[in-house]
Amino acid sequence: MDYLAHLNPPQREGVENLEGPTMIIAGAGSGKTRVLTYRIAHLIRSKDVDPFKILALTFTNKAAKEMRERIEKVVGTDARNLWMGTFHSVFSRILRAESDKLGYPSNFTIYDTDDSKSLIKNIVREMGLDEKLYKANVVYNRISGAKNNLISWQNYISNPVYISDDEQAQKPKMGAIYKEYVQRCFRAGAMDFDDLLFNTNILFRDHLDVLNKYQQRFQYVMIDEFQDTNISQYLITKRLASVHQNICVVGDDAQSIYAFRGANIQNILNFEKDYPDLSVIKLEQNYRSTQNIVNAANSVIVKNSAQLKKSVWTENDHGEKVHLIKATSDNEEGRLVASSIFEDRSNKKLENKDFAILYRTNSQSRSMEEALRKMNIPYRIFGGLSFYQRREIKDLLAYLRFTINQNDEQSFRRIINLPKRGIGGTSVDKIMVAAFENERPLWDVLNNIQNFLPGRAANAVQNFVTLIKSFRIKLEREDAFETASFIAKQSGLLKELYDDKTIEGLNRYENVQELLNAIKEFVDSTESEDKSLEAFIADVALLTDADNQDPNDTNYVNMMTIHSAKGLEFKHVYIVGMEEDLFPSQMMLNSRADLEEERRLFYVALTRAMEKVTLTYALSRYRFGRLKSCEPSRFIEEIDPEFLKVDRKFNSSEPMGSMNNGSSNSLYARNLVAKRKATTPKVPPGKKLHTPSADFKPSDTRSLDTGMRVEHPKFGFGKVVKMDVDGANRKATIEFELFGEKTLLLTFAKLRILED
Ligand SMILES: Nc1ncnc2c1ncn2[C@@H]1O[C@H](COP(=O)(O)OP(=O)(O)OP(=O)(O)O)[C@@H](O)[C@H]1O
Ligand SMILES: [Mg+2]
Repeated sequence: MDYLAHLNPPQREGVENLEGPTMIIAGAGSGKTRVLTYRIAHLIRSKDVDPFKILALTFTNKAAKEMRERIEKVVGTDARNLWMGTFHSVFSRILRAESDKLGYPSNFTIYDTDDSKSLIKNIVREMGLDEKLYKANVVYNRISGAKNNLISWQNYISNPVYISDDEQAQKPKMGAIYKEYVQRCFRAGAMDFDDLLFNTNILFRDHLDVLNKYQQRFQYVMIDEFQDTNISQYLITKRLASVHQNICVVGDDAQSIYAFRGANIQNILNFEKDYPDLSVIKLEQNYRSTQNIVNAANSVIVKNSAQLKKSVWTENDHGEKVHLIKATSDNEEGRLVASSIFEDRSNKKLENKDFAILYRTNSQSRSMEEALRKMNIPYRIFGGLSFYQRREIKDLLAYLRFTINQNDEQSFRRIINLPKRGIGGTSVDKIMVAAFENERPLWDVLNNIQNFLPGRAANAVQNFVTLIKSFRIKLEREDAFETASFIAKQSGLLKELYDDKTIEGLNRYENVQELLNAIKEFVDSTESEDKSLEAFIADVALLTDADNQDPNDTNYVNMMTIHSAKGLEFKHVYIVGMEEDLFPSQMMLNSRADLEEERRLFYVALTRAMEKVTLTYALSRYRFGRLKSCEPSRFIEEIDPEFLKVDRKFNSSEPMGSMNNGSSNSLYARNLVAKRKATTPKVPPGKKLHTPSADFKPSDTRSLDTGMRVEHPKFGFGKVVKMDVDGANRKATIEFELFGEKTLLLTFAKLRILED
């Protein structure tokens, strides 16, 4: 393959200019990753460089895998010897080889976040500290922040600049916990994720012979997504490249989205200082997206004041404008996205994998997942768990299940000591043995626990039994939502998550709220006749069962947070939940700098698309169990209206969608402002929405045909004048007495067929 022919002149310079430091800071989709890929191929094929001497660092494992596959296409299996991967994977490999220098065994364990947090929990308890004050999550994040800024526990204790005075006063033992944590990990022969970088820095700082060996080995160093490296990562690569100086970094300051984790735009600026004879290459042509998408993204990012100057343009077609879909609720938003995917898939001959649904927070996946399932569209959640697989969701569901069935052993095991009640594994084992040996149901044993467990443990179980009984009383008297909310609160689950103010903690809290929202919607929905918790759980059981997807099937709709979409591209991209407080996220907005980071995130989302972007928002959304009206995100308004259009086909089934006029942009803008003031739909002058008849109940529309008379809950009475099948969608054109002719999708329209 003649790879050089597939490059424009500045890209080619990036590939061929191999010696000395190079920096490519360029816009999205301009081929930065392609340059790195071909540069490596060029080194191996044309310059005969041993792949073993090339170090390439990517942001995700997926990116490394893709890059390796592409290089393999050019150079063959030699590509396997490259040192390529994420910072964590590459340096853990080096640490294993050099572990004795740091006093670690070469088979050291890597603690994942959960391991680290439970160790911290134990330490806090053993030190006799207040577990509520020193929450594991918070302590973990402080320690992680310190390590990523290369602050050792010794420095932290002698000069705790890293935390605020307030926090220092409130939590004076933070440094002591840090110390104990580091020492315990060390004794256990374990490193956490941050240690992999921290210890590599120590290794290279204190063992010059080792540093020298790797400096000699890595003749060429490359970093993708350079804008998101932190100080610890930067210093490692700086040390490694200091002999050969063949370092090439590529990135885009406009896509820096990890400031909250310590990524530092300063690295880009430092780079120029650290390497005075730096070649800087500019790439401006975007090859990924249509003109409309590139222009829309540019019109957004110019609003940021903190950015390096660059322009991005493309020779690609104009393509479609950015579509905007309004929904009345989050569930409808899910349905509209699913039907739009369904239709584009057949009309444009696309495959599932050509679509991506991107959202700001994980909890938003729920309504999308449900809609996709209902339409039988396979999907996969990338870089995260499907909503119903998430730990906190399973925890609450286990409580709900156990309240319904007190002999459900799995649920029992999950919740008996959650939150902590001092009932350990031995007690649980004894309970299970007692039930088994006496052939008695679990609940029976629990109710006579004093016969099976000694005093203190028996008391704790007794309290648990009383708690569950109080849940049972609710269950018998109240609907699913009241019962579930009561359980979430009284069990202590909600409070534990609420008290945890870290980002993951907030996410988990939002997820639990989202489950309660789903239950509320279930209760409010006219479709569910039985509104009990039992009925809801029966529904959910079916949903989670559908989760068993075929792992060999790679053709699915991609769902992920915008953060995990970095560097990827898809033909069609849906950015959902475009509402104030959700995106930009209310949780993250403390300053202008935060708003700019949210805007960069929006820029990343827009620039993932090759052919079509669809933005969606809902006018109302259940949040914290209450139906809340939402305002469209300010980011929608920031797109130059020239590149935006309201999607008339997939829009709210709400009749008077005042934004249904896609042709006039100023009208669109005015409507958007009006929408911010009043979220109730506007009705044209002189007309009034129909009030459905008292006995209104939607009919099965499969038998609907021309000539039939129908009642619509909002448009009132009318007559079917035409039936239409478009792809898998059945549509009916109806002449309404008051509102004139309307074409309705029968999947959504609620129609009552009137008998003659
Ligand atoms: N010279 C070129 N000719 C044709 N296609 C190209 C060229 N350069 C890049 N592309 C294609 O354009 C798309 C974007 O390239 P790439 O992913 O390398 O961009 P990027 O700058 O790394 O983007 P991001 O900022 O999102 O990481 C890819 O599909 C790539 O194959
Ligand atoms: Mg890239």
